[in-house]
This record gives sequence, structure tokens and C-alpha cells, in this order.
Amino acid sequence: MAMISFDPEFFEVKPTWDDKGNGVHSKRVIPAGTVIVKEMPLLRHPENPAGFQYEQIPDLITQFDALQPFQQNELLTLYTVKHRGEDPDALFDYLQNTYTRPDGTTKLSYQEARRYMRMVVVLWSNQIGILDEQAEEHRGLYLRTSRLNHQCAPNLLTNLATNGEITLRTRNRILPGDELSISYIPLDLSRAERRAALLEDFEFECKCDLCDEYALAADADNHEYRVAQLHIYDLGETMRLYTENEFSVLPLEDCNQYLARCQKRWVHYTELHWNDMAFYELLNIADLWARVWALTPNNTPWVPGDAVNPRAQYAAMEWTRSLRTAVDKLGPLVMDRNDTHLEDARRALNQPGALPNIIRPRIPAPEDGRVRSKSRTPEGRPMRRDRTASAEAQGQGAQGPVANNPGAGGQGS
Ligand SMILES: C[S@@+](CC[C@H](N)C(=O)[O-])C[C@H]1O[C@@H](n2cnc3c(N)ncnc32)[C@H](O)[C@@H]1O
Repeated sequence: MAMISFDPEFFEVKPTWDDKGNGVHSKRVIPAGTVIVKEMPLLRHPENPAGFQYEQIPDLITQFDALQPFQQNELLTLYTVKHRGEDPDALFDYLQNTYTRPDGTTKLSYQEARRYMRMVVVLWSNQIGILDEQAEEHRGLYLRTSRLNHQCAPNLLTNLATNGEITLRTRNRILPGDELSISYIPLDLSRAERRAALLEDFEFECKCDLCDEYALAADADNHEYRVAQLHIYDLGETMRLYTENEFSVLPLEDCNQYLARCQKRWVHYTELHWNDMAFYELLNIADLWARVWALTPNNTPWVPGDAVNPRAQYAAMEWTRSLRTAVDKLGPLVMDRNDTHLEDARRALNQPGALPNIIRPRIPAPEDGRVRSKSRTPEGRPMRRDRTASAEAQGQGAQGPVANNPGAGGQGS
């Protein structure tokens, strides 16, 4: 059987129960905030405003030929779909009769042409938009990310850097058997908008949990809820930057603002209905916050005597208070679910002295105690899997897979 690129010790690629084709399933418990994939595209090409042109194929073939045989073979096992505006027969004809090899020879064998044709169709079916440093658009094919199905409330967050590196991080704790998912589209859309976008751009009817009947009954179309999700998402990303880049009180202030907004929404929609998502989001934030507590310049635990930034200390105390309130508020709603995560979170939040002494600045605070952060780099910004227009509008460094983005159609020259 062809090798698949999720480590079989941790993940299993197998058919999903709800008929989405294959999906990636976890074999382990994975904590929130864990990076599970970091990968560069195997194939990459500049976006052509006129749509995909066959003149782009020779360069793609050169890239493909330079891959290791196992990478080539695995790439060829990725999902393919026949899209509007793309004609595999014309592609095959081009490859067999027109394509010229670097050594000047033509006429590929039937097998060679079939192999390259599949490579191009896999690319069409799975490519992801990349915005580079100069805001130029590219499309990339990723081996692991291409295995992931879409969920309107995904359990993985995606960050796409301008150099094309994609990072996937768990948004909540993953349990054995859970299917891993990303969102192919922006999160802040209503159910109807999401379904229309997926149908238009990716040509499938979404079968995710948030779209199913239970979720419908649970008011999944509630736009407020989507916006709350976005705030929570931005919050998570801000905290991630905070832990991974440099210490600054400014992201902490951002975090406070996000948290205030999230809490407002939580109050609003927990009154409407209970949704597991809110709880897991909360735990995710608690996890991230725990990592902030543990932040030192060398990533070693704080020891007495380390400098503490007073503003960060204050913000950290406020945060703990807010999270504790939120856990207490949401707790009774999930107690009957026999969920031990809540107890974990409560224990962590209530640990005496856990906060905020372990925080200290990475860079010296100016006299007024205010520490300025580096402005956020495009790759550091929260990435939403936007389509091109909205990604541009928001100055984002990435966009979603473009399985049938009209601009990516494969018309022959
Ligand atoms: C990038 S592939 C994902 C992996 C694919 N399921 C496989 O078998 O290899 C994208 C395709 O998976 C299916 N898919 C992904 N998410 C889905 C969802 N939420 N509902 C229905 N189909 C989905 C669609 O056919 C879509 O075109």
C-alpha cells in the first residue's frame, strides 16, 4: 500500500464515518496548542491572473522530477476531483503531444503522460493560495495538509507564512479517534454563506458537525456565534505569538480586549444554548495562558529573583480572574458530561501562586514600564483561510485551498 504522510504511530488516514472520503484520525490524546504539521509545498507556481496555463507545466514537471520517489508516489495518491473548466483530456493531449522535455525531446510515453497528468490534477484539486513577502500570489501543494477535510468549526488552526511554510496547530484537545480538520473558508460566515462558498469554490456539500441537523437545532447559523469564534481564534493566535515571539505587554492588552469580547458573547450564547465548542475554546485559551505563565527568556521555569514586568503581572492576574469566572460560569453546564478537562482547568487556574511570578519581559522595559512589541509580521497575523479577495482586503498572508477557484482553472493554451 502506498505510504501516507501522517506518522502511522499517531495518525490514521481512513474513510470518515460521514462519507467525506478519507480523513486523518488521531490515535492519541493531543493537547490543545500542539503543532502537528509544519511543511513546505512540494510543488509551487505563481498565480496566473488568466487562470492556469499549460506553459506553467514544464516548471511543475521539473519540480516533480526533483522530488524523492516516495514523495512523488505519495503525492500521486492525493485526492483528485474533476472541476469545472478543467479538461483532463486536453491536458493529457498536451502532455503527450506538445510538452517538450528539458533535453528538447517530445512525445511522452502513455505512462509518463498519465503520471504527469495525475500530478497536475492533484495540484488543481488540493492547491493552497500563498501570498509572498511582495504580496504576490502563488499556489502550493502540501502533502499532509491536503489529507485534511474541512470542518466549519475545525480542530486545527492554520498559519501560512509568506515563505509558504504551513503550520497546523490543534485548537483544542484532540481525543483518540477524532478526525483532524481545517477550515477551507473564513470562519466568520453564516451557515448559508459557508455552504454556498464551499459549493462554489470547492464543489462539495459540507457534511461537517456544525452543519448537521443537531447543530442546526443548536442555532449554528447564529452569526454572533461565528464572530465569537473569530475573536477566540484571534485571541488564541495573539497568545501564540506572545509565547513564541517576544514578550510584550501590548499583545497582553490585545488579549484582554479579545477576552472581554469573547466573554460578552459567551454570556450571550450560553444563554441560548450550550455548545461544546465554547468549553473547548475556553480550555484552549487556558492552555495557552498556562504557556504564557511559563514564559521566560530561556523557556525555563521562572525562579525567584527573576524580573517581573508589573503591567504584565497585573494583566496576568486579571486574566486568571476572568478565566476562573468563565470556567465557573460554564462549569455547571458541562458537569453532567463527566468531563475531566474542566477539573484540569479549574485546578490549573486555582493553583496558589501559579501566576504571575513566572512572567518576565524578554526585553528590558523602558522607564514607564511600557514595552513595545515588534509589529506583527504578515506571517504572524492570524491566518484565515480566505478566498483571494478577502485575504487581500485584510492584508493576510494566506488563503484557503483553491480547489476550484475560478482563477485556478486549468485551461489549455
Ligand atoms: C483536500 S480533500 C480532503 C481529503 C479527501 N477527503 C480524501 O479522501 O483524500 C477535499 C475533498 O474532501 C471532501 N470533503 C472535505 N471536507 C468535507 C466536508 N466537510 N463535507 C463533505 N466533503 C468534504 C470533498 O470531496 C473535498 O473536495
